[in-house]
Formats: sequence, structure tokens, C-alpha cells
Amino acid sequence: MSDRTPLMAGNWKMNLNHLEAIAHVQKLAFALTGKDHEAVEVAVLPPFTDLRSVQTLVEGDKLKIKYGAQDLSAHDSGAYTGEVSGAMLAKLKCAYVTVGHSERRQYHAETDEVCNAKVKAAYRHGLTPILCVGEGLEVRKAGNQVAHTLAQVDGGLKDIPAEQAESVVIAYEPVWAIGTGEVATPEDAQEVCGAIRGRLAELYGQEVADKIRIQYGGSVKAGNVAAIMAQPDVDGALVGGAALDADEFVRIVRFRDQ
Ligand SMILES: O=C(CO)COP(=O)(O)O
Repeated sequence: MSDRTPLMAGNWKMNLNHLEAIAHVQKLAFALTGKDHEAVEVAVLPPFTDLRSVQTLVEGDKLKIKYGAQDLSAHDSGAYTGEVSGAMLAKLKCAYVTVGHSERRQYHAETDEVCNAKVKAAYRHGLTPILCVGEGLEVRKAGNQVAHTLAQVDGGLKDIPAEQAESVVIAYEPVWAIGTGEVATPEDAQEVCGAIRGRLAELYGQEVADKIRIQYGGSVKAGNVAAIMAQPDVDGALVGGAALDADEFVRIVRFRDQ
């Protein structure tokens, strides 16, 4: 059993307005106990428009729930219409920011180079990046999932020094498992997460690699999370749909009770 604290993060995607976000975080906060928070780090990743409201609630009620954003600009400020900078997210006391989610890679043509620039921007502003990697179905069918995912890790972490990388979170999210209900088997998850740990050791040495948390994401539910979390190189989950159901997300946080 590693001494890495599991991170269960809910990626709400484009769901819950700022009023719904307040109600949802209140429900989570009411359900989660001090014992839960000692065992697992819990984070929510709402849409940008919810962040100020979530910050106000978390700070006002001194909640242990962390929060962050689903994306950030590679730029710090300027003529980038519609973008949100890491500086602005830091001002809202965001802890995390996802980078390179497959839906952004797919719909916004985010390359490994763009993801690398965003990882650097996150660190410039004191945000912990959750770097999302993972293969599509064709790559999986061809048996190239490890090589594909490691190339994304290499690209996303290019020129990131060890003192920053040791805090990064890597989220392995096989695209064919996202939103499909077809969760990866624990063995599939461990195969790639273990390979990611090995690459991190090659890049930064084993001591740093052993500090880095690697999440699994893709149709995680309370019923399947425990077997995935039992894998030695899985340190949490990046949860989509199930995170929108407070009771289900709390059951995911309490995976050890299953
Ligand atoms: O994309 C995901 C989290 O970032 C996973 O989404 P689902 O849990 O809905 O499959």
C-alpha cells in the first residue's frame, strides 16, 4: 500500500450552474466526515462560472473540499477572447486545474505541445495540474495503449523540472471508457498506470515517481472503484457522470468501505 493520499476528483464538465453548484457542494460537505477527509482528498472541478460561488462556500464554511478548474489558458493575460488565465484561477484559490482532457483534445485540437504550455502556465500560477492522458478505441484495439499514453506523458511534462513534477497528478482516462459505462478492468488500468509510473521514474527518478498520484478515469462508479483502487499504481479517480450525484460520489470516496 503506497503512502500517497488518494485523490477523488469530480469533473462536472458542462453541468450545474453556480446556484446548483452551491447546493451540490453543500450536500457533499454535509455527507463527508472528518474520517473521509483524513483518508481521501476530495476535489470538485466545476465550470468556470461556478468557481467564485464554490470558493465563497468553501471559505465561508471552512470546508475541506478542494476545488479547481477544467482548463486554463496557456497565456497569462491579453487578447485571448474567451480564455481564462491561471492567474485568475489562482485569485479564486483554485487548487487544481485539469489539462488536456480528451474532450478538449478532441473538440479543441489540444496537442501535447498545447498541453505542455498549459502545464507550465498552471505551475506559473501555483496551480496543480491534473494532466489527462489516455488512448482511443482504435489504439486500444491495436494494443498500442501504453506507447500512446506514455507519449502523451512525455509531451505534457516536457521541460517540467522534478520539483514541479512531484506534485503533478496524472489522470489515465481511456477515451473508450469515458461516458460509455464501459469501465476499464482493474488489470487494464494497472497496466497503463504502472507504465506511467515507470516512465515518471525514468524522467525524474523513483523517489519522485513514487510521490506522483496517478488517477484512473472512465465510467467510475461506486460499484467498480474499489477493484480499480486496489491496483498498486492507481491513486484515485477522475469521475465524470457519477460526480454529479452527491450520494454516488460519496460512495466513491468511501471505496475502502466496500
Ligand atoms: O471524463 C471523465 C472524467 O474527467 C470520465 O467521465 P465519466 O466518469 O462520465 O466516464
